Amino acid sequence: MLRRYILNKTNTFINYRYASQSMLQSTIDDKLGIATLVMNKPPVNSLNLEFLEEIKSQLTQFKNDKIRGMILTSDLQKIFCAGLDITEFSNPNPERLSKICTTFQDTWLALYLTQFPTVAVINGHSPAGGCLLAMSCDYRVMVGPNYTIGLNETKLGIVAPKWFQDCMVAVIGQRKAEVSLTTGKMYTTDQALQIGLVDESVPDVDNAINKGIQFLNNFQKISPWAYKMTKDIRRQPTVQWLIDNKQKDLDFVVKSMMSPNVQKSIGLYLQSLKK
Ligand SMILES: CCCCCCCCCCC/C=C/C(=O)SCCNC(=O)CCNC(=O)[C@H](O)C(C)(C)COP(=O)(O)OP(=O)(O)OC[C@H]1O[C@@H](n2cnc3c(N)ncnc32)[C@H](O)[C@@H]1OP(=O)(O)O
Repeated sequence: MLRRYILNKTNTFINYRYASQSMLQSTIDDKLGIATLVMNKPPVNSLNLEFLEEIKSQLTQFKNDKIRGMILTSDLQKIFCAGLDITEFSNPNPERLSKICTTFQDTWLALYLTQFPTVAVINGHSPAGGCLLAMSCDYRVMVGPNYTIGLNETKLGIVAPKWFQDCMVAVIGQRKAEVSLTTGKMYTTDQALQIGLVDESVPDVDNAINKGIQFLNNFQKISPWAYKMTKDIRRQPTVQWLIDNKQKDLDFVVKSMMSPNVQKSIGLYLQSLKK
């Protein structure tokens, strides 16, 4: 549905290709140089290893395509992205868990530091890893009023890695992030706008895409080099810890995920989701 809307809107796409298995659809508007990356992994766009690898490789492709901006959104009704695939947490295979963790670290770094401006059009719920994807973009437009967004990890009995937390601090500030993270709070669209977790709230997805394009149009007269240097300087403090501590982060995730207490919490959370 969303795909059709975007195509109808511009009619100028030179490139409309499906990534493997169609979990991701990418389009590039030739005239504007704007790419749209649409997540389409029913039922909830949960991030497993294969999906993360696709996102990472599409970001590399966009870099090679030298696009001028990107919109990240979802083709699913009511869900932007439900975060990491929780079934991967339950009795995990340590090798696969390590691979997912490393791929997620790299995907985040690639998204957070893109050389082009990015907008998340949040057209559905966006907990945990979904919220992280949105926060990593340069600008967030959220459809309201009925969706929710936030880092809810404590509600699952797990700990958001330091780089998730630092990313939130960079968006909403230390105090609000601390309360938000420790309570695992999910914010409605209006609340998210109020605390600065999103930049705009709009009633429907058409408006959201328009707002996203408007934001990206700001960069038509900005040198890509000046944009990228400025972004790197701003974002370097947030990424440096992970760049220097990838192994430490991985060890922490694997160790905590394998602990009996965490496994028990995850089992209970999964059961509550099924209900
Ligand atoms: C992955 C390995 C580890 C790598 C290490 C990386 C670093 C560690 C990171 C630790 C931090 C964790 C980050 C996370 O992202 S944890 C994920 C947190 N996500 C959630 O809590 C979302 C839970 N889901 C919901 O709240 C709702 O489902 C949602 C609001 C998204 C949608 O509600 P709706 O009512 O529309 O749909 P259902 O609830 O009925 O769900 C439909 C089916 O989808 C299943 N589901 C939902 N979310 C997930 C998910 N995140 N992973 C897997 N499966 C999910 C749900 O169970 C339903 O399944 P069934 O139809 O089979 O019942």
